[in-house]
Amino acid sequence: MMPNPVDVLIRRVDPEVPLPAYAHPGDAGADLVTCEAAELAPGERAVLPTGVSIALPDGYAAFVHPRSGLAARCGVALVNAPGTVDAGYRGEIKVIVVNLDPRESVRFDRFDRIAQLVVQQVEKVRFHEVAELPGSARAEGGFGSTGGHSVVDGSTGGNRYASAVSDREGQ
Ligand SMILES: O=c1ccn([C@H]2C[C@H](O)[C@@H](COP(=O)(O)OP(=O)(O)OP(=O)(O)O)O2)c(=O)[nH]1
Ligand SMILES: [Mg+2]
Repeated sequence: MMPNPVDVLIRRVDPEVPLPAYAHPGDAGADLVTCEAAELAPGERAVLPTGVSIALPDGYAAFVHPRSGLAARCGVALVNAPGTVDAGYRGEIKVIVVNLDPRESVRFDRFDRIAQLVVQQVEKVRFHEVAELPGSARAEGGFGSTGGHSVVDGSTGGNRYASAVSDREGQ
């Protein structure tokens, strides 16, 4: 059974804009459109208006995620992915797109779907400063400390952090 949806107030900044919609019942993201047509040259970015603003309940945030089809077909990414829409934000939601294709321009028409909005509950934490943190199995290992793909020349390359960690472990 599907859980009850969370009610979110939405306002059309552009009176003609289609509201964000889930393409399928189980989808996590509701598609956002651009209200402005745009053409991006290779490497170019733009801040595109979605024509909507929302009022999220306290304890929620909305995240602007890329669409994988646009990424795979055209090399379109979001510069700040995922963009964070705070519960208190009442401005128009915008999408910061970049064309990462090295050769082809990409064109968006008005009301093309360019991103998707994922609404989630978020925890608020209180930070308690301490001199020492409790130990853990991972400790300070990160940035590839468990192995993984190698860089082109097969060494740790310019990853000074990984080298520093393995140096310490070798002592
Ligand atoms: O992709 C995005 C990311 C953010 N926002 C809006 C909603 C968010 O609440 C506000 C601020 O975003 P963020 O905190 O990421 O940006 P900032 O550079 O820290 O700005 P501020 O100083 O206003 O917090 O901008 C968008 O419309 N689209
Ligand atoms: Mg901020």
